[in-house]
Amino acid sequence: MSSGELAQTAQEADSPPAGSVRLDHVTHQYGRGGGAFTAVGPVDLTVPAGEFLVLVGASGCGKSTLLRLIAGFERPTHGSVRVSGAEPRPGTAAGVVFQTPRLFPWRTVRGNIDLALRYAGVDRAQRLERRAELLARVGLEGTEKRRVWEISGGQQQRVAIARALAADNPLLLLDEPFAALDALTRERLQEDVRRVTERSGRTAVFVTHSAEEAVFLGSRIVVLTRSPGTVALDLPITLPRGDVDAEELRGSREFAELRAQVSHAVKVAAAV
Ligand SMILES: Nc1ncnc2c1ncn2[C@@H]1O[C@H](COP(=O)(O)OP(=O)(O)OP(=O)(O)O)[C@@H](O)[C@H]1O
Repeated sequence: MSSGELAQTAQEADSPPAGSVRLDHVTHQYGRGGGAFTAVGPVDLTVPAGEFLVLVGASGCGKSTLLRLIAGFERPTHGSVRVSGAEPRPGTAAGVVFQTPRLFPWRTVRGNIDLALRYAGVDRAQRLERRAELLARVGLEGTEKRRVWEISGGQQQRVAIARALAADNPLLLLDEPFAALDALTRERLQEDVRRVTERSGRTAVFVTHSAEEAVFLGSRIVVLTRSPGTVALDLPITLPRGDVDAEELRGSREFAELRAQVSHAVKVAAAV
């Protein structure tokens, strides 16, 4: 093997896996000079590929700012953000799901998904199959021809999730995606997201106010202090994953204990 090949092999061995996230001493300020406001930091965080990280904290502590930094929508004032080993570029670093679905309301479900597939470079011949697969994954079979304004808020959010999955991006970022939904729809979508991310092996970073949602979804929970948000608690969640009975899991003693622990940590962190 030539030295060039050796160097390349070493580089490949060292290169971080697709979907991994690394924040090194990240601080973010909005505004400049005397009017600058520090929203987060300093934060050091490494998210290995395949992990489901949930960020929890009081309103205004900087959760969305952290997510926007990972998505590449913002650049850190200090420190560095890396996604799959590179500086994140907006639109390509991750699939993003926001609190409101942000779909094209005059288009059909099919039109919204196809647009995402086209943007992701999926050629025409493969689009039909990919679209059907994505809609099945989020439980929306048979809705292709309906316009966005004709389907419910929960269904719209499912379309947004399918759209974020369309790019086959190894990283999924979700910013309180179920906050505006009723409790039943919210629980169903939590189950969908848990299943979809697990089956596809994607890394997920999910923002929520809810300790219950965090414990159900996360394989790890990070609680942030009040603004400027820093890591107050970094908690691995050891609840069973894979094919679990969601009702049973939510009703278990271990689940209740973790929810109480996270809830308490959020209150303490907000007061620091
Ligand atoms: N574009 C901006 N310009 C100035 N300040 C901002 C901007 N975006 C957010 N902030 C401020 O930064 C802080 C963190 O905001 P961020 O939205 O990240 O918090 P959050 O934890 O996601 O809040 P919430 O849970 O209420 O959505 C807040 O004090 C907010 O007012």
